[in-house]
Amino acid sequence: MSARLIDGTAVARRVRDEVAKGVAELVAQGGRTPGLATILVGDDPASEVYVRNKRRACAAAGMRDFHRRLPTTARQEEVREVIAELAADDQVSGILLQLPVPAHLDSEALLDHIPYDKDVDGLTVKNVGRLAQGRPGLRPCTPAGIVRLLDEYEVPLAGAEVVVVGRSVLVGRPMAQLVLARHATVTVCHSRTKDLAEACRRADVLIVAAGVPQLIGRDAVRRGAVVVDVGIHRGDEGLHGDVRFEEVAEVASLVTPVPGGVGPMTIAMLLHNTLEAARWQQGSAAPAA
Ligand SMILES: Nc1nc(=O)c2c([nH]1)NC[C@@H]1CN(c3ccc(C(=O)N[C@@H](CCC(=O)O)C(=O)O)cc3)C=[N+]21
Repeated sequence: MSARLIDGTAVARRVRDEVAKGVAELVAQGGRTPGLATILVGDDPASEVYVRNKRRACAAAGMRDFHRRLPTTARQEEVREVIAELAADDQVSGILLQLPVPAHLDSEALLDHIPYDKDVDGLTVKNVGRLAQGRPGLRPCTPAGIVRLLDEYEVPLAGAEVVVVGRSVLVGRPMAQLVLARHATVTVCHSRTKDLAEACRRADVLIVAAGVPQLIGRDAVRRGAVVVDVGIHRGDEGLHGDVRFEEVAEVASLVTPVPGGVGPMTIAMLLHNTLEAARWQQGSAAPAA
């Protein structure tokens, strides 16, 4: 292996410490303690783990933890009512609807009931539109965390060739927008891309969020490229990403591990967004791009 590791756990710790400091400052100035509300519908075991980790991190940063648990059978109106109640509660700075929700629910319609200034996932039409227009707003946690990681490792984005594999609403699309805002040249690839490896070899920075285990091998990575693996797959021998780590680490200059790369940053940026949301609601300017 010749690549250096991008240590997401270490950077996430730094972000979480910053947030904890920011929370203490806000409270010392007489502000309201920020609070995060997580909503979990159903009993998907992976979602349970993620939500538990988010709640713990939130409490550890000195924020209030509000949690609502609904059964798999919950109806659209019931979830909407829970969101409405949290929306009206000024102790709640951020609302996170854990995805995916059970198939009979319309997640887009539900997300749009979250007030945009409490939308700590950055998934409402309002915040997505603000990002597309290059205006301030709350940004999706995973792509925001990736930009932060690249900044910490001094990976230049202006003028860089960035290739994003995946076009999901949660990661791929906002990722492309965020690096575009940082003046990268962006290519977005997906399942219909004709020659994926060829497209990926353009990349100075390759960001893989396809949700396909081991999709990307060394043939898709230019020597010296920076590779960010957003995938998480639970196998018999632990967690894997979308990238064949051993192979890619031979040619990349920097690479994120799974676990310990992007995942911890997602949670750290959620806390960051919750603090920004609380400040916004208490009269500060909208979170800066
Ligand atoms: N509304 C919504 N917002 C999300 O941000 C959201 C979501 N729904 N649904 C699911 C995905 C996934 N996600 C992760 C968060 C933390 C880790 C994480 O901490 N990963 C650790 C490993 C943790 C483990 O052992 O599973 C790591 O990579 O080191 C991973 C994945 C947030 N998501």
